[in-house]
Amino acid sequence: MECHVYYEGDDDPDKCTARRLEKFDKATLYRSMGQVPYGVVLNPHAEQALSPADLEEGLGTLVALDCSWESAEAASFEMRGVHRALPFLVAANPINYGRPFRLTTVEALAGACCIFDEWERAEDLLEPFRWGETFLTLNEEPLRRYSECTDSSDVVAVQEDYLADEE
Ligand SMILES: C[S@@+](CC[C@H](N)C(=O)[O-])C[C@H]1O[C@@H](n2cnc3c(N)ncnc32)[C@H](O)[C@@H]1O
Repeated sequence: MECHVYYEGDDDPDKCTARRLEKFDKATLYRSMGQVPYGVVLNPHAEQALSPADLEEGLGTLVALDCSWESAEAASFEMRGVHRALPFLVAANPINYGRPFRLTTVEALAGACCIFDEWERAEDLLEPFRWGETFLTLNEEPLRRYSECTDSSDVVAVQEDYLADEE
């Protein structure tokens, strides 16, 4: 699974997970939107939830936008591709630990790999982060269930179980 990131560069560079991915040669960063390849764009504002059915359409390529959450508004996601939101998953990073949907770039890419049944790639992406393994442990059951779904509506139905537990 190829991982590409449009890097906005407006977040704390010391805590930026995309920069760390680049440092360990696990993802390619772009400073220009036009250079970002076509793929499945991980966009929290997208109408449709990511499902295994998107693997083919995204041509084996994942794209994320690394920016601060303040600037991650819908208009910032102008990359070419199939835009999808991740279903209910909780963050393991120290800034948003336990918070659903608000994932770091590496958590979003790794979560998508798991949904596409690419578990080893997810482990590989998370390996440089001390809390990386925790992301997979915390989300083990939902990730397995999402990866067994056929399409987006199945994923949304599974997600309902976790949203109901949150209430
Ligand atoms: C807003 S940036 C924050 C990055 C953070 N500065 C870091 O160091 O990782 C996180 C990116 O991960 C992806 N992402 C995070 N949560 C997501 C979700 N629930 N659905 C889809 N994509 C998500 C998006 O591409 C989003 O822009």
